[in-house]
Amino acid sequence: MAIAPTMMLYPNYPFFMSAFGSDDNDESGDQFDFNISRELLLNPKNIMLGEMIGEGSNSIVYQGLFKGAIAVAVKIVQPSKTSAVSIQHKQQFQKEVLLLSSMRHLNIVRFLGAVIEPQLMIVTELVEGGTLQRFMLNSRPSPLDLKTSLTFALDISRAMEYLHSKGIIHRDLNPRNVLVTGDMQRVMLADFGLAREKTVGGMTCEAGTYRWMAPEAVIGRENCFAERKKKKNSFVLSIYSLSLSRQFPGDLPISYQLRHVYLQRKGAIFLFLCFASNSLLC
Ligand SMILES: Nc1ncnc2c1ncn2[C@@H]1O[C@H](COP(=O)(O)OP(=O)(O)OP(=O)(O)O)[C@@H](O)[C@H]1O
Repeated sequence: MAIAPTMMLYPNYPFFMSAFGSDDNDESGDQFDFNISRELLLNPKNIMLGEMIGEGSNSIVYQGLFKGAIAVAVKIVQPSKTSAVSIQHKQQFQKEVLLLSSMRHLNIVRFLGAVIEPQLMIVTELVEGGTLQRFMLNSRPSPLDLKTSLTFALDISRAMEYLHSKGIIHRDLNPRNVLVTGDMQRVMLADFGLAREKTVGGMTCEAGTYRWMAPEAVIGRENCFAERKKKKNSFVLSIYSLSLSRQFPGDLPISYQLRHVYLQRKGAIFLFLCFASNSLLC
């Protein structure tokens, strides 16, 4: 893994040009006072960045080293200069930091700290096996073996149960947000950018990744369902993918998608997992 101190990355990582100062034209003008405890903040000088390993809708994720010793993943919110990030994304960043820092679980990616200047960074332990989506694609044309599928399904359900016990809703459970450990024995839930703490009667229907959302969420009916139902739906669809190593056919109308799930199920494993998800998450 090629790693260099952050200050040395320039010019290979152009976003650091603006991060460390020369471009003054990208100020968003949005004022936001971060309310993140100092204990959660890291000194960016202790973070060395390496290769890019992932990209989200408004962030880039790099592998890196913390204090020259700990392998980490560093998610940098875009645009790369904190002052250029919109208030909405600053709020989302803060929420993700606060939620991640409150969690400790074997099946949830471990938070190490955050940086708010000169860039917004979230530093977590590096999960070396990549996403579950990539893992399933690599196993094609065969589906994952039964033991692996069940192990991963249980890992996901344990993580969801833990979140539920803390009153947290992930809202974007899908195989791109599930990471496989380097030894391929375990999976961990990541990406809490859309996660929320449950509030009485409070929820929004629109969040999530389309392909994995509950049908009601896609259709967008008001007051239609609890977040728990969405969570269960995403869980069942993730398990569907796990058992068939196949992505859910998201470009079809919802009714066809649901029929597809039930018609294509792989016998006992899918039924068992639906049952398991039902009893774990209902
Ligand atoms: N701790 C980690 N270890 C290894 N890879 C990671 C880690 N965290 C994130 N990644 C990689 O980076 C990608 C993007 O991360 P993440 O989903 O957190 O970003 P995001 O901007 O919130 O994405 P989205 O727009 O999908 O919500 C992941 O799919 C994964 O490939």
